[in-house]
Amino acid sequence: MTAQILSGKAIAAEIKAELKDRVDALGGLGVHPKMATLQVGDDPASVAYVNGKHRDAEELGIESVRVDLPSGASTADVRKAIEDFNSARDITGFIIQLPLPVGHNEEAMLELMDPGKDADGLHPFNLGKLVLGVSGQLETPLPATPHGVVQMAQRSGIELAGKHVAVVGRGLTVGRPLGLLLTRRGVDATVVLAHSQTRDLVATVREADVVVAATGRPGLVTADMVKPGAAVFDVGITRGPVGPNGKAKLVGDVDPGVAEVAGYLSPVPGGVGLMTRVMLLHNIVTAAERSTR
Ligand SMILES: Nc1nc2c(c(=O)[nH]1)N[C@@H](CN(C=O)c1ccc(C(=O)N[C@@H](CCC(=O)O)C(=O)O)cc1)CN2
Repeated sequence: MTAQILSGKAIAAEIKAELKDRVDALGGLGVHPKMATLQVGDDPASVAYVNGKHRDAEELGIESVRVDLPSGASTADVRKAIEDFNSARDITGFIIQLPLPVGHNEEAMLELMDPGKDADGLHPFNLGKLVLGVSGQLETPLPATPHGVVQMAQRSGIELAGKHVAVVGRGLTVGRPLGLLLTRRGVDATVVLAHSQTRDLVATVREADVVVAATGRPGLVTADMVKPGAAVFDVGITRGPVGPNGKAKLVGDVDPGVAEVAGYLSPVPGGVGLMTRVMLLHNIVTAAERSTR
């Protein structure tokens, strides 16, 4: 079997077209969504991701601003940038690009955000709503990567209801919220949230109909761990050294050999990363629409 490769680019383009119509409709009402980003330090991966977020916003006609602080920025500097975004009347929603440099308390910084402007759904209030919202009726922003995975599966005709999903990785931006999202009413998957202390990871993953790998450990998921025909979503991205073309090679958590066994494969690059960016814009547009009600 050779897996069908899922294109994050194509699915994100489909969602962008829907969002563009919504942005145009808001424009007709005199409402113009605006996104802001806060990045601290110059981690090359974060620079690439934040640049991509602003490129996508521009493509949709969404205005965006960025505050980039040096890696030596103090907690007071970060706090000031967050408070400025909170009080700026023209900013619809913003994100704090993670990870923050060592020494910064990410949770404390996320908590400083106005939850109504939290475009990543990572403020404790919004994560709490995700925990409460089993029925999915609560209108709060969803973390972009988990939402991107679910959208990618649904738009590719991959059934999740009643399926066994192994999520490998228990981080804040992917694993933990994805487990909650997948078990919501209407999505209805059965989830195992595996992590570095899981005893028999091979057997756990091999039982799954759907595998989501989000650990940042290159090649962790190998062909022998995957049930033939399973859908595999590679979310971990590790940057290798910069090559002669001036670009870093990106490597996922999933070994290339998995493509010979899986039914579907979302690759790195070109998969869930692009969905993450578009689902962030979905949150910005939705927040702007909410302001019109
Ligand atoms: N505030 C947040 N920080 C982080 C999040 C998040 O959702 N919110 N998630 C990750 C990184 N991430 C989002 O910021 C992200 C990851 C990947 C991509 C992406 O475009 N990937 C491309 C490759 C781009 C490149 O590196 O050249 C792909 O996979 O094809 C965008 C955003 C951690 N931080």
